[in-house]
Amino acid sequence: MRNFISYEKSIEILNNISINKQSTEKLFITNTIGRVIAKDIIADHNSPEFPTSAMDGYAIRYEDLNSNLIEIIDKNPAGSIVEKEVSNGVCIKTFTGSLMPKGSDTLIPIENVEVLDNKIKIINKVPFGFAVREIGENYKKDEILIKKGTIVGFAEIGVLASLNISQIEVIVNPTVAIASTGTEVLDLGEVQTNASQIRSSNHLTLEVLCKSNGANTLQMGIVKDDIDSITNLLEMALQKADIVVTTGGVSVGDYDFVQDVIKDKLKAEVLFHGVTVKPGMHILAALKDGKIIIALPGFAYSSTVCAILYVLPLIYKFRKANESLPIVKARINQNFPRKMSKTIFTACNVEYINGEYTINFDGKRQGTSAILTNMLESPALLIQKNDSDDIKSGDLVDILLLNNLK
Ligand SMILES: Nc1nc2c(c(=O)[nH]1)N[C@H]1C(S)=C(S)[C@@H](COP(=O)(O)OP(=O)(O)OC[C@H]3O[C@@H](n4cnc5c(N)ncnc54)[C@H](O)[C@@H]3O)O[C@H]1N2
Ligand code: MOO
Repeated sequence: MRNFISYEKSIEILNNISINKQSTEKLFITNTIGRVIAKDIIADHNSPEFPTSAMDGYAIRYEDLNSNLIEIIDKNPAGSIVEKEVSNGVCIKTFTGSLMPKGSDTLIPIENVEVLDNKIKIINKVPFGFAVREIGENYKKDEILIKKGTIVGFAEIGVLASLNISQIEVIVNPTVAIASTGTEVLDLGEVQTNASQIRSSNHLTLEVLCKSNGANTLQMGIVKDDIDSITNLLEMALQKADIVVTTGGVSVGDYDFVQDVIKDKLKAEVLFHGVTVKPGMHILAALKDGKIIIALPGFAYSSTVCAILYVLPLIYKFRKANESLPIVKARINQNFPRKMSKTIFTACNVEYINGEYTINFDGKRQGTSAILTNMLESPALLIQKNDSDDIKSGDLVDILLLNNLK
């Protein structure tokens, strides 16, 4: 008889696994998108390093603002340095991005002057220091601009480029090996030879889910319900991956061999087998030589939901970037009684309307945990805890946003 534990307990057990491995690698900055920065990025200079013009115009001394005419003594295009200085009664034509010439403190835009031969007449005044970007406006020398643990996005790439940093050290993502078991499941393109065969979706769904949420993936494909084949596949996967995820073969059928292989052949340390969660009650988690095995049920909806609930947090744990599942509050539009004493994850549609998330079940199909199509369009999972009350229309409920998972 298996000992079913609560969803909370199962998550706590996985949270308590200690992960020693954390290596880093150096990559060209644009190849680090989505990766976790391993060291603080500190500015080695001020930006800008000198007062710089923010508009096209004339660099003047503010005290000349009321002068009748100011003589233009030079031109100062961006990228060059002017030798002449601005003093009373004279100005230098200066462009966006040019350094402010010595002696000047204010930029009077082209639109604010009339040009008369080689002189300007100010027709619209500006305040002191107008359109001058001060030293360190963007960042100051020695400032920590990007903290260790940050996930690299487009803004980080831009800031790194402006610091002239071409390569950075990032955390090596964990490797997740994925395999689907089942004599009845066929890979893409495999010829169907009898009516009971179905296409495997799990191994591919899980591959992209893990890949797009911070893991390197190792696709092990499909293995038939055969003890030796499953043993060989798991042994191979354990050599190469940090986390091994399988689907199918963990419940009570005569051909559910994954559990036997993990327990009897690999002699892995079983952390739990059976959780009071819907879907996914037969999930098995085990440790073998420091590697983590997560064996998920075969049903497509079950394996996908459980990969989200169990495998993604493990990936986050390896990356150490404070990532977590996107759980938010939402308003529900119908009564929703709790059907069983389990933590239940039900697919729903989510919209963001007038400042709050709202969920409904329009078009969602009722049936078994085989229904993956309920996760199409703009899906979320309604979360009902095993001791929660029946939900009433208009209640604020917890949901897991699936579209945020990529
Ligand atoms: N007598 C009982 N029968 C079942 C129980 C139970 O407690 N007592 N639990 C049910 C629940 S709940 C689940 S979930 C499934 C889990 O079974 P397994 O993990 O052993 O999975 P399989 O039997 O191998 O497959 C279940 C189902 O999913 C289909 N499948 C399998 N692999 C794939 C794949 N790669 N892609 C798409 N679909 C797949 C498979 O054909 C089966 O229909 O057990 C229930 N039974
Ligand atoms: O526990 Mo199973 O995954 O519901 O269908």
